[in-house]
Amino acid sequence: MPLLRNHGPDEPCPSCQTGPRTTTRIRTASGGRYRSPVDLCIVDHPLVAHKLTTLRDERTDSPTFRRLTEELVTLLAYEATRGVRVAPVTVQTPVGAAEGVKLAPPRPLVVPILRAGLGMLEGMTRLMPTAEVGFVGMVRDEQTLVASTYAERLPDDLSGRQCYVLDPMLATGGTLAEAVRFLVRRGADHITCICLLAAPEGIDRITALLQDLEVPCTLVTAAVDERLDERGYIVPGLGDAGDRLYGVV
Ligand SMILES: O=P(O)(O)OC[C@H]1O[C@H](OP(=O)(O)OP(=O)(O)O)[C@H](O)[C@@H]1O
Ligand SMILES: O=c1cc[nH]c(=O)[nH]1
Ligand SMILES: [Mg+2]
Repeated sequence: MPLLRNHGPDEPCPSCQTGPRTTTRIRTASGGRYRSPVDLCIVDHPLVAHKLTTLRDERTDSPTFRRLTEELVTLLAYEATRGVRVAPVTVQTPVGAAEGVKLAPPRPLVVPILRAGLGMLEGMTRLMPTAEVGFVGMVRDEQTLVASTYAERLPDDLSGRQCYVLDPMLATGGTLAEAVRFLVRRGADHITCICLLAAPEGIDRITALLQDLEVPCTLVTAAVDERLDERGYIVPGLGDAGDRLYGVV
């Protein structure tokens, strides 16, 4: 099964304009070029770039970081939900009947990856308040860079559900890959991942996984950075997102 963009495989992405693809060229944050085979949307908007730049700035304090994360996620969510399923309805205005749409059942499921993904939840549900929310707690071992799951609260059956996974950082991709695998095991057949920042290494890992799983999946991000450093941190990145949101543990 091909990897599909939410807005259709033959249409250019209205935000990043990278065109229909399984392989395309995109610009990285520093102006370099990276060849990506993943269904990827880099939201190209001055407000997104502005907020991301302030998030990157090491002088940005925790309260500001939290507020900007929420605002940035709302902007990314606008693109990420372009393919959310709707059903036609008719409503009565004070003047007459109007044809419109409403979100179609079953309700979309938003899944923040604890801890840092929790900082993205409010920004997402502001845009889609009727979504259900499930939780997965994961942490990456900072020595081995292997992710493990320490908590999970999700519906048992995700068949037919559109799932929106929230995690600010896609670094090695170990965490997101594990989360996607988990959702697919529960029956999810359509997954959109929203990340503030992604590294090429993480995108490659998710792409390989998706080709194995054959599940349509879109990755929406504000930027693709250059690389990972020797500790597995995104360069230039923004540091440890969880620590900047909630403090060092
Ligand atoms: O792509 P990866 O190499 O797996 O790294 C990315 C993960 O690392 C961070 O979480 P962390 O493990 O620091 O947990 P936290 O959210 O509790 O800080 C981040 O929020 C991602 O979940
Ligand atoms: O750069 C990174 C990599 C993993 N986790 C983070 O929070 N930041
Ligand atoms: Mg962390």
